[in-house]
Amino acid sequence: MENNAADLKNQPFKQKLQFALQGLGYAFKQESNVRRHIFFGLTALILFAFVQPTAIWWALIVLVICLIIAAEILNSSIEAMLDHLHPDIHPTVGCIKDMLAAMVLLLSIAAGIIGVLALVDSI
Ligand SMILES: Nc1ncnc2c1ncn2[C@@H]1O[C@H](COP(=O)(O)OP(=O)(O)OP(=O)(O)O)[C@@H](O)[C@H]1O
Repeated sequence: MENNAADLKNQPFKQKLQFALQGLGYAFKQESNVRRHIFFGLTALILFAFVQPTAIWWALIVLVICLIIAAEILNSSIEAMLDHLHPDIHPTVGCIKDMLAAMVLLLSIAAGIIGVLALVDSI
């Protein structure tokens, strides 16, 4: 049994993949925002399957959906770390959480613009 986090580094690829899937599982189970973004992402994919945009629009749509989900996971991870290390209310913690929320907001705006342009261009 390892007692130092450094001992857990450089594991085989299969093990790393398992950790990453475990992380996705935690994010899905514990974070309603991650579930919400996955739901909206899947809804958008079903909608675009009917509209049949070109390959380049598909690439942009899939990229932006994955970026939003990844940003939400990053947001949740940093928030969890902050709450673990500093459970009390503090203006700096509040600022960091607001900036993390801004990251997700910016990507969501970009996704909205890409989605509308893809629809207009494909109908
Ligand atoms: N420890 C803290 N100190 C100061 N302000 C805080 C703290 N925790 C949260 N806040 C404020 O409350 C807001 C919401 O908190 P938090 O991000 O934890 O909620 P949430 O619903 O999990 O948000 P998100 O949708 O980003 O996951 C933050 O953006 C921040 O302004």
